[in-house]
Amino acid sequence: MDWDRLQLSPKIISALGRAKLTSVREVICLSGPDLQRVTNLSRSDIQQLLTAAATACRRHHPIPALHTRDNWESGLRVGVGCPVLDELLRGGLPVGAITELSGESGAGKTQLAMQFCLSVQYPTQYRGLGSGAVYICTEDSFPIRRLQQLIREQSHLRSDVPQELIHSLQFSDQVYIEHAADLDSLHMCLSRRVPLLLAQGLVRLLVLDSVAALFRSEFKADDWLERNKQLLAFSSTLHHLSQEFTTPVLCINQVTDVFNSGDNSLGPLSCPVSPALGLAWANRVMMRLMMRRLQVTVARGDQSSVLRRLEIIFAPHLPRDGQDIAVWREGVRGIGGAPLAQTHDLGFNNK
Ligand SMILES: Nc1ncnc2c1ncn2[C@@H]1O[C@H](COP(=O)(O)OP(=O)(O)OP(=O)(O)O)[C@@H](O)[C@H]1O
Repeated sequence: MDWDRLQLSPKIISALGRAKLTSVREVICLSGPDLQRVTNLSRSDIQQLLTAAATACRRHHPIPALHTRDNWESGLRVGVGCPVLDELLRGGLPVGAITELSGESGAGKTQLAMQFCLSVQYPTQYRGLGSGAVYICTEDSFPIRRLQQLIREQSHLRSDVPQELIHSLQFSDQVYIEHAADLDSLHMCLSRRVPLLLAQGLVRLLVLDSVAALFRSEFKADDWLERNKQLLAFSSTLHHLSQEFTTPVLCINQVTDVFNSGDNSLGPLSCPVSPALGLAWANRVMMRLMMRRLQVTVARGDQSSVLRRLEIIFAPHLPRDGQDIAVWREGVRGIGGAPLAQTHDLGFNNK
């Protein structure tokens, strides 16, 4: 390999020679710490080397995410149904793109996902898309009773929508629930049933809860290559669906512990967890959101909720930002306006 073509410093080139690394392929197959060990280069030199190697592998110039589709710029979004959170997300979930929502167990991911399944049913002037949602469960059964409660409480959540409109919508008839316990059934669902629902205009939102479960359970640690191949094929299917049918795709993800939280650019700042499935998956996601529980409980009337934080980790159209939220009977809301009574969280879940 002619390392000069990569515009590397002489120090890096001679370190590569000493380490007997002769191709870009060999370089990108090694992790940062392994490269550091075999070359004795500093962390910033390794970063420079990896960036140059990745650039050399790229066949086409990258297309800025904001230019990928006209419909992205059309501004169509599915709102949360809470003005504070809609402002944070500049309208909500964008169509034609994959949004990931990750967080530890009990963070409230399913609550927010179900709320989107109801919001999408409103007409566009109320930040919906006038259609239903398909919700694919890969682990737990769908919390149907909680969905029914959210439906009953819609008029409390959506004070911006005329009551007659809320009562005229048949919310539960427009949420299609699928269960996929393994990758084969997920593939069948995404290649047959979901396109049919989308093509018939019955749904305009796809939720997958959760994406990590199948890829974590079906592959062992040394099957990483096969796992990444399947992950890329699966994410391409999601992209294709989201773009062909101008549909937002919301993927719920789990988290893994981070040992070096100083280098957690793909997760929340100073947080010991990071979304699961690594870079191969992160690169397929347009917008990454994260939810986490804080050690405080807030009260409102006869209800209390553990305080949470919803953070934007990355998105091409949004700054890195966050908002404190709570889960109430009517759904997930941002904490804004009137102050709420606060107590320290004793670790109980608030139903
Ligand atoms: N009826 C309700 N009223 C108020 N809060 C509720 C209600 N039902 C659930 N919650 C809150 O939502 C939390 C569960 O949230 P959710 O099921 O969305 O978690 P999750 O992030 O999806 O977790 P997992 O990854 O384990 O599925 C409960 O701990 C509780 O705090």
